[in-house]
Amino acid sequence: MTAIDTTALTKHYGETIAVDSLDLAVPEGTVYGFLGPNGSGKTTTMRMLTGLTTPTSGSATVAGVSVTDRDVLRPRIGYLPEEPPLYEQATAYEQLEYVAGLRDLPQQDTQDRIDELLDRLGLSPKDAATRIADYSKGMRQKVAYIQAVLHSPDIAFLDEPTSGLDPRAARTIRELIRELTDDGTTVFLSTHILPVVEEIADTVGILYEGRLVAEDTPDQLTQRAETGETRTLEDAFLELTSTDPAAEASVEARDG
Ligand SMILES: Nc1ncnc2c1ncn2[C@@H]1O[C@H](COP(=O)(O)OP(=O)(O)OP(=O)(O)O)[C@@H](O)[C@H]1O
Repeated sequence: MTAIDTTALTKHYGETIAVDSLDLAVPEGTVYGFLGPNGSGKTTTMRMLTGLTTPTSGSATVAGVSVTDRDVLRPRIGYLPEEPPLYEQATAYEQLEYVAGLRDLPQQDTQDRIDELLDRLGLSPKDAATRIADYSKGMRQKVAYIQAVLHSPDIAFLDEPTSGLDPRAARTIRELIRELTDDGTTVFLSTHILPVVEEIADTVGILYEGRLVAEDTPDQLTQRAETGETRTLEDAFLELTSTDPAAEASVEARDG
């Protein structure tokens, strides 16, 4: 089944076309790496897919639910935004228990899952009993990640999930994302860290000025790169999102 399905999904902010006629079909249980330069429309797309912003035109379903049907959509999805909402005065335990309560999750199972995720991400019981106001950036990011996936959502939208994390925690997040998909969750992942995408994405979509300019497996996209000594996903990304007319002409000539 298709986990995320969009048809001509479009968002205008006044004169700005943030997302332009986007067609996506993301299969269930896969990781979709959503790439694009700054300002290309990634966050706007995620906000439409999570019901936080209303599309100007077009349509989208997530887990079979229209994104305009927010109350039905909310329990089915998890969202880690760029600036996660956390209560500064709460401890990590209090924050996560609060979220679990909002989502009506079974108490003992959820407590076990919170403890396991905190432990795997290197937050000790002492850390978890400390106020979030006293956390480092990486510690906040860890709590925000747990908060987004605690209810094992059908679809997890993750915006820069490894932001601010040390290499060990970043690796754990990559492992946790893969485990999510093993359990059937679909992950829609936006990041500028291309090696993360190369490692864990099944499919990569590249957005440029609100439009999807390429979609393929990371390997296939890398093969399409014409420049660069080693041909990396970064080479492909730079070519596909270039404003250099010569590069554009070369992409057009190649793709016919
Ligand atoms: N609330 C808003 N009001 C007006 N314009 C907006 C708003 N949100 C986004 N935009 C514009 O829409 C375009 C896409 O922005 P968006 O935040 O979706 O990009 P992005 O790909 O997530 O960028 P980044 O990689 O920098 O996070 C930009 O031109 C931005 O200025």
